[in-house]
Amino acid sequence: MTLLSTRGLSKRFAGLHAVENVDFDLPQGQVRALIGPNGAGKTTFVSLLCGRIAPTQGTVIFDGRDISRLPAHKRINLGMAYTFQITSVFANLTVTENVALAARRRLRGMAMVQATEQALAQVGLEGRLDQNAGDLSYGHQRLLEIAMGLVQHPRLLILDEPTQGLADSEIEGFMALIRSLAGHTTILLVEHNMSVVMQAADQITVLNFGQILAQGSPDEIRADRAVQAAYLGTG
Ligand SMILES: Nc1ncnc2c1ncn2[C@@H]1O[C@H](COP(=O)(O)OP(=O)(O)OP(=O)(O)O)[C@@H](O)[C@H]1O
Repeated sequence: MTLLSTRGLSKRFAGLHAVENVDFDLPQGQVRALIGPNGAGKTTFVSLLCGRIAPTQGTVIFDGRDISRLPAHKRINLGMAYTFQITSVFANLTVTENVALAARRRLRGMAMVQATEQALAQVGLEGRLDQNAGDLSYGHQRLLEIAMGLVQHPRLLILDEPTQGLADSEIEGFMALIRSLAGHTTILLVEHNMSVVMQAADQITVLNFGQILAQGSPDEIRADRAVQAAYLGTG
């Protein structure tokens, strides 16, 4: 079953075609990586999916429903969760309080406490529960944001550069997390770290100048001449 689709999705900023006429389909349960050179339109594309910005043209369909005009918070209620390059944690609240706030969208009482603990353990932050979020490293703030997404048991989790700022050992932990979610949670992963992409993704979509340049398995994308030329600079 297809969980998320776009048809003719486009976003122009003044004269610039940041995303142009993108037809995209993401089956339920898949881990999809979205890659492409700097400025290819990846963040703009996922912002259109989440409702952070409005499209110039085209539609976004989630679970069979046209959500193109739905505000961002209603998309969250339908089961979309996302983290962006700029962290949105509350710096003066503790790690636990940040996740508990996100959990309150759907849970109360002990269920909320347990879900909060579980999400923090999933991302490996169980040792920092009472630390102020603002005192965490950038990488740990990204993991905290992922926990804030996970605690909502999303149907679609969109992660924009989740490994940026993480140490190698933490990237290993992140990959284990993705593996543990694979199958239940559909994941769209915008990522520059190619080794993460190649290991974590079932399928890869390559954007270039706002358009889909290629789509396929990690092996197919690695072997694709157009991708090598545009993205890896080796064509
Ligand atoms: N709010 C905006 N106003 C004007 N131009 C924008 C805006 N947001 C993005 N752009 C432009 O749209 C294009 C696509 O940007 P976008 O951030 O989506 O690319 P990206 O693939 O996510 O890049 P990166 O890998 O560097 O994060 C770029 O040329 C960018 O400068």
